[in-house]
Amino acid sequence: MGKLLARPPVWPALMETALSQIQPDRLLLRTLKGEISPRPPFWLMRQAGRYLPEYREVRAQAGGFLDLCLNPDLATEVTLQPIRRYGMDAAILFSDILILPHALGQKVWFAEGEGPRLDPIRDQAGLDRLDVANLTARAEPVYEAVRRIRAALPDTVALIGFAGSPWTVATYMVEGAGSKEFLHAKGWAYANPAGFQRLIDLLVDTTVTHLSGQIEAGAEVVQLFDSWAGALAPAEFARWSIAPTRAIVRALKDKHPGVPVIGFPRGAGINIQAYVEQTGVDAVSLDTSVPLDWAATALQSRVPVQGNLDPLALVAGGEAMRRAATDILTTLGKGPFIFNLGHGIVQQTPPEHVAELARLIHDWPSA
Ligand SMILES: Cc1c2[nH]c(c1CCC(=O)O)Cc1[nH]c(c(CCC(=O)O)c1C)Cc1[nH]c(c(CCC(=O)O)c1C)Cc1[nH]c(c(C)c1CCC(=O)O)C2
Repeated sequence: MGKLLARPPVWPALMETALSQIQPDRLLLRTLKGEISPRPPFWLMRQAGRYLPEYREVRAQAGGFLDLCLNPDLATEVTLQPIRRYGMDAAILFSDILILPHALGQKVWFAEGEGPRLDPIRDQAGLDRLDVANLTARAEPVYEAVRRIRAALPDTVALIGFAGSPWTVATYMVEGAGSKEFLHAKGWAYANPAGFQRLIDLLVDTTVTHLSGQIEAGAEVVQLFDSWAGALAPAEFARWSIAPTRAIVRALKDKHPGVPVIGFPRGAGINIQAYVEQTGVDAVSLDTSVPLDWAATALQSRVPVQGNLDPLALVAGGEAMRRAATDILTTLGKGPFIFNLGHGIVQQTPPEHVAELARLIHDWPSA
């Protein structure tokens, strides 16, 4: 107190804001600072979605999937649905990684039952047609949803914003759809790396803008989804996954120093170690294939880890799910740890299995 009083009069007010931003009652934020808690915080990737009947009801009212993402009222409602049912420690903004290309003026649509479609961009002329200047205006409904979600959430629940990482978003922008081979994206990256670099650089800058918009609206943590990191050979992983992620983390740390970034380089194998060492992410999300003992020694000694229950174990439920979840909690729970899945919830997941998983974690370690 004595020290506070000795400062110029503007300081106590600033200090108060800084202290109130720490939100010590939010378990997820404490874990991201390195704290080890008796029971870890948990949330589930794709925790809002088609496995929930109440989501399907809202989805039917919304028109298209993008209309749902860009409707602040409905996006708020579906974000809160899993929190009401299961009491997760974090809500993740209901949106999509393809909102960014949409907000850049690329044509994006979701063909029913077929997944995302985009009008593909495969050269400099395509890049020149993107409309970077109007990004935040087009994405404004997303930031409005973040404000409403934060206002509606209980104090103990943290709010996570997100974006795709540049490589993963680029695969959709260049292929024009989901892909297994990445013929056009990899073709461009190998044949004309300097040209492809311009797309990646544009995505680094606009991802920082989009995540900053979410943070300024009330997101307290952000996650970068690099869903297709595992498709890259090591040299390309360094150039198209690690380097852009490092640039995004640096820029976010400049603008919003207290906001943790979780990286999710799905399928990266042992390259995940270089990712943790070189990108500056505050925590790393593990896909289902990462061995728990290895993660504890190679990764968790450096940063908090998140993951990595097989989403299909959650579909199966019963003893298989309990055993897999218990192994994860036992091994990774000794360090700073966020319980999650190794990838998104699948549509066929019975909601009561999620309820059982939530009980197991809430009761941990006494379960
Ligand atoms: C690659 C990717 C996308 N989107 C996303 C990724 C990265 C994570 C991953 O690898 O899964 C990220 C994403 N997509 C969605 C969220 C919402 C937040 C959450 O609850 O986790 C998040 C974090 C909602 C969504 N995004 C999508 C849905 C289903 C749309 C519907 O309701 O019909 C949801 C709930 C659509 C989507 N969006 C995308 C695809 C490939 C699809 C089609 C897949 C499908 O049809 O299930 C792109």
